[in-house]
Amino acid sequence: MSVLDEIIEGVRADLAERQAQVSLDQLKERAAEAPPAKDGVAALKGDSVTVICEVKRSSPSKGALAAIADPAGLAADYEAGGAAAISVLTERRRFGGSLADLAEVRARVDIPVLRKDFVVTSYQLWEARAHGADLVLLIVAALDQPALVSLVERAESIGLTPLVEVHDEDELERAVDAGARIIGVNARDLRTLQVDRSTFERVAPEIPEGIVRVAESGVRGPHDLIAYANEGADAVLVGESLVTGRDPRTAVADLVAAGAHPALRQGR
Ligand SMILES: O=P(O)(O)OC[C@@H](O)[C@@H](O)c1c[nH]c2ccccc12
Repeated sequence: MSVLDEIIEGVRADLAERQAQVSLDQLKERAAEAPPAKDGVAALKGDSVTVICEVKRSSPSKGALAAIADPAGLAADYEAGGAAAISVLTERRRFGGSLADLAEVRARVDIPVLRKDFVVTSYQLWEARAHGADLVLLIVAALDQPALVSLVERAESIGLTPLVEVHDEDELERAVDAGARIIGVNARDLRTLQVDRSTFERVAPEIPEGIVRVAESGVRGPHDLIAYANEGADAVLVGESLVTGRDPRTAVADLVAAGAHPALRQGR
């Protein structure tokens, strides 16, 4: 079994417990009370390369990264540094996240918030909206095509913007066919956990015009953002280097400044 399959097995077990406790109708009621979803596409696509900053306690490849006692405080630091959106890992077993983290972050920041999890059913979309998410991650490698298509449609219909994650050309074709408006190319192959930054360079040029291009994983600092930007990234998604660094606000500000450099803007 690949790492991705193992993660999804755990996600399904946790999901079954939540579904036994909270009905879909209850979630829908809560979603109706949530603030209206913000436009994820508008937030990520601008003159500059935008930065999505992640709240991530641990990862399957590295184990514990940071305790993050106050996820909303960290998100507020990211926002103050100029983040365009916040990604909140809600997967519990491997990433140490929760829906409570998502709700706390939502309550603190004004920028769009992404629910980062392994979504396999529309119940999780309603959970995302009920806890205030504006965007939701959908991982092509975790879904068959009918499921991907229906989750993209359902997400859009309840106001969530899907960020559809791929890591090769075949998955990209599936994401485009499913109607993705934002596509993330993950440098980390979730089946092997290996990071290969050249994945973006290879796959990004194949992303059709008009779709927002996000480079995910492996950004250690401004030099990696600049490399991804030169390869066509509209946005980068950064986790580990921000949660393990000393000063997240300054680290984000340095990335945002690099993304706004006029030399990059000219090429865009
Ligand atoms: O911590 P990094 O290398 O900066 O990567 C962040 C993000 O791309 C990564 O957490 C991620 C990308 N896609 C995912 C899917 C599930 C869980 C996690 C991820």
